[in-house]
Amino acid sequence: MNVETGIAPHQVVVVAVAMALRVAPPRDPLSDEEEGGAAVFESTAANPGGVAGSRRCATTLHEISNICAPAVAQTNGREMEQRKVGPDERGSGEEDGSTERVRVYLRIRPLMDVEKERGEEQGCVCVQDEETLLLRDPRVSQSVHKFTFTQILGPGTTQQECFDRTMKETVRDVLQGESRLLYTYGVSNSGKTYTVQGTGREAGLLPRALVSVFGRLQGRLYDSPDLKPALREEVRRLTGAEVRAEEARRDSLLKEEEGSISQNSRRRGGASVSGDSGIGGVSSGSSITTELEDLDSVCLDGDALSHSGGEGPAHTAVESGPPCACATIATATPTSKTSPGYRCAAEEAWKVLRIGRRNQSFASTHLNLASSRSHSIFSLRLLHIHPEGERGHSTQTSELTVCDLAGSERCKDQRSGERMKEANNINTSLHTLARCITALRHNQSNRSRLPLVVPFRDSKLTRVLQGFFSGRGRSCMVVNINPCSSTYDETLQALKFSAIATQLVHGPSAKTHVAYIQSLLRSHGLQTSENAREEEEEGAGECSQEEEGDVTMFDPEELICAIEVLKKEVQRQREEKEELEARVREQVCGEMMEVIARMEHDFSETLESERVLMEERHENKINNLQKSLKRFYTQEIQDRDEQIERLAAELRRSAEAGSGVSAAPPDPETPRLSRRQASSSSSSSSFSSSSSSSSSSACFSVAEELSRVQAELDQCRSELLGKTQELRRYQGLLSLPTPSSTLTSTVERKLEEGQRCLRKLRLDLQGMGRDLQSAERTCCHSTSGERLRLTLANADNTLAKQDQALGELQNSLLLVKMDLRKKTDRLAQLKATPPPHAPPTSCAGAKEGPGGRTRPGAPKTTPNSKVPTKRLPFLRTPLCRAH
Ligand SMILES: Nc1ncnc2c1ncn2[C@@H]1O[C@H](COP(=O)(O)OP(=O)(O)OP(=O)(O)O)[C@@H](O)[C@H]1O
Repeated sequence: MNVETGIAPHQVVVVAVAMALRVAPPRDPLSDEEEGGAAVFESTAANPGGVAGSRRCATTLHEISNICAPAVAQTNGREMEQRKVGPDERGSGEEDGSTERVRVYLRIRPLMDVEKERGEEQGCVCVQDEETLLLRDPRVSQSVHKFTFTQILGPGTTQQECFDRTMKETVRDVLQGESRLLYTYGVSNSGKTYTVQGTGREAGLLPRALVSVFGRLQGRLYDSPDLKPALREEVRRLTGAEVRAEEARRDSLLKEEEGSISQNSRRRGGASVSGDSGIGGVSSGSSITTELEDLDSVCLDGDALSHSGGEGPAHTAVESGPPCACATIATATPTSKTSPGYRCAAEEAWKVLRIGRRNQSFASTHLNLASSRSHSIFSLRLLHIHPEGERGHSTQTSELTVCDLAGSERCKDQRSGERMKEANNINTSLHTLARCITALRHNQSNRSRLPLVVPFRDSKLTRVLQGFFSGRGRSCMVVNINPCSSTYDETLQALKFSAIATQLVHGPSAKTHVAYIQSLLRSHGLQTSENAREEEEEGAGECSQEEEGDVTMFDPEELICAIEVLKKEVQRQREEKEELEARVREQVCGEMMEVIARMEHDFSETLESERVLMEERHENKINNLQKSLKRFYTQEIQDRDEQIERLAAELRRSAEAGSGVSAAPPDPETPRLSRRQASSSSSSSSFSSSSSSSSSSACFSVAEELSRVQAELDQCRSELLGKTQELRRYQGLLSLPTPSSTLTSTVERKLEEGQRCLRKLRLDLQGMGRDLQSAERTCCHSTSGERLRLTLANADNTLAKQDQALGELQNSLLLVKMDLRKKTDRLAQLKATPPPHAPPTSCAGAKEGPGGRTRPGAPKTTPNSKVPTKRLPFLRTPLCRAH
């Protein structure tokens, strides 16, 4: 107790929380940074009773944190249990905005032998008294957190004690028409499932609650299948046909469910079954009955409400209170008002419980060998039927929901991917629950501020439980922890969450927000009525927090004013939001433009560097290509020069050889040339793919042209040879004295023909020279063309020389002819004067030379033998070309 202020330290802490809430936006409720966390880490040792402290103090000094409800909520569970209020009283409390806090129990499970052996017992968890727990950090012994609960159930608490302290009152409320939720929360392996469901004869809260409910209802169950809930609070009576249809539908559903579950059981080898929960049964009626009887006997030990006694408080309450009867909505089997009806309804509920348990998914994790991998929710609804005329409402439903939440755990500790995914889902839904509770607490503690949206719709779990947090019923929480030092961090987080839950009060979340309206009116300079002011003052005097009132405390004018103000407020906020949106859009656009400009700049830089790189690459490629082309053409030119030289040499040789030209001797360079030609042909094939294929083909055409010219030259040479031989023959013939003038004229004719042929040959050679010149132009290589021209000039010279020789021959022939004429004249004179010995006139004389000797190799001719008229190929070729 802080003597100076007269306020308990925990009260001061809660005030600090409220202040923090005013300035801080809602944050992760499980993180150290959230509002509760800021309060939790107040160092009360350094400044007991101080309003604010710093984290620095908390780390340097002994860290003792307090979490407790403020003074108004000091009624703990026990006080509430002692203060047994009737339904009327409780109802009115809710109506006028109940201030009763949510009950939060803490259950600590005992350490197991294996955990003790592992050295988990390090005194982390220390129960100070029945309501206060100290949690010490095993790593930093000075760090201590203090939490206060409605009641702490220590490790030695039995299941029956647990039921008595937590569930008994809840069951009573449900039987009296209230809706109640009990849920467990905690780290994995902290004993949540054990608390809710129990094991074997150590039955948990849920089975005990069922036994208690049906025990109290014994003898008061109605035959119900002809009643069906239409809306939440309305029930409709079914016709006979509808009842039969309902029964048929239920039977088929039961069979389907039974089939699917037995299939699942077979598939999983009889292990736990997961799947959709629903109605249906898998166990025989006898086994259900046996279990129920077992449980009844268990409950009998400590529960005076068991059905067998029949004298329990429930029975009394029913008799003394308004006559009511209850039936479970799940009940389909026609029941009577006696024991069979109870048995059927209980069996049905028990069956559903068993199915739910089978459908719950369990798996082995690093923390727990049989860890729940899904939340499990069991709901029991009771329809209360009041005889008509006794009350305003003839029917009323109440609901008991017990929720065994899956344990929070660190995802990264999971070894398998599947477990990690499950842990992630579990944590997400638990986180949503925590966010909802934080938002609810914020709305309750800041009634004059705009309420936060409670994110019930963010998770299926919170959607199902939403009603209990928004005024349809009440919730109660059991926090389970284990005292293991290894799970200290997770335990601390769970306790922090429970600390937030302890500050919740029951009541509808969506109210008229009177305090908010008042603050609005005040802020707009409008006076509230005397009534409202008085109530406000009273409320402020009664409790430190602003309490929710009723709109009836305002005058109608005030309400109209408030509506106007609210309209303006809505308009203002809308404008504010639009402004904000425009600003955000502008900012986003600006940022986007910046990003785009940066990207553009980067792209252009990249483009430029790419361009430079490409240029360099292509320049290199062009250089390489140029070098290769240069090499290739140099080689080509060399080869051509060699070829021309060789041709020139051949021509020279043929010119030197004159008429006796023979086949050119093998050129010593020929092998090298053929080698080169071969390589060039192979290289040309490889080169053909390159861009210089046209040049290569031009070179080849020149080479072909050259070889053609060479062939023609060879032909000319051979024709010249033939001609020379022919001329020689003619010379031989001419040297012989031809007695007849016919012979002379024949020779003359032949000579003329020879001259004509020579002229044609000359023309032909000139044409060939022109061809060579055109080939040279095609080749575009002046050096080799010059040489070719020289060669042709040489060839021309040779031909001119041959021409000259022919001219000389012609002269000689003229002389011969004159000589022959003289001889002919002489012969005629001799004929006229016959000699004593006539000279032989046979043709044999033609074979003899001028000295009368026969010329070797001279053809045997008769004086009358004709010169063959057949044209030689030498003469034909030029003519053909001329055509
Ligand atoms: N009060 C207790 N007394 C004795 N044993 C307990 C108690 N609470 C829990 N246990 C044992 O501790 C083990 C873990 O309990 P349980 O499976 O209920 O944890 P859980 O919180 O439901 O875990 P999870 O969230 O992983 O499902 C079980 O073997 C259970 O029998």
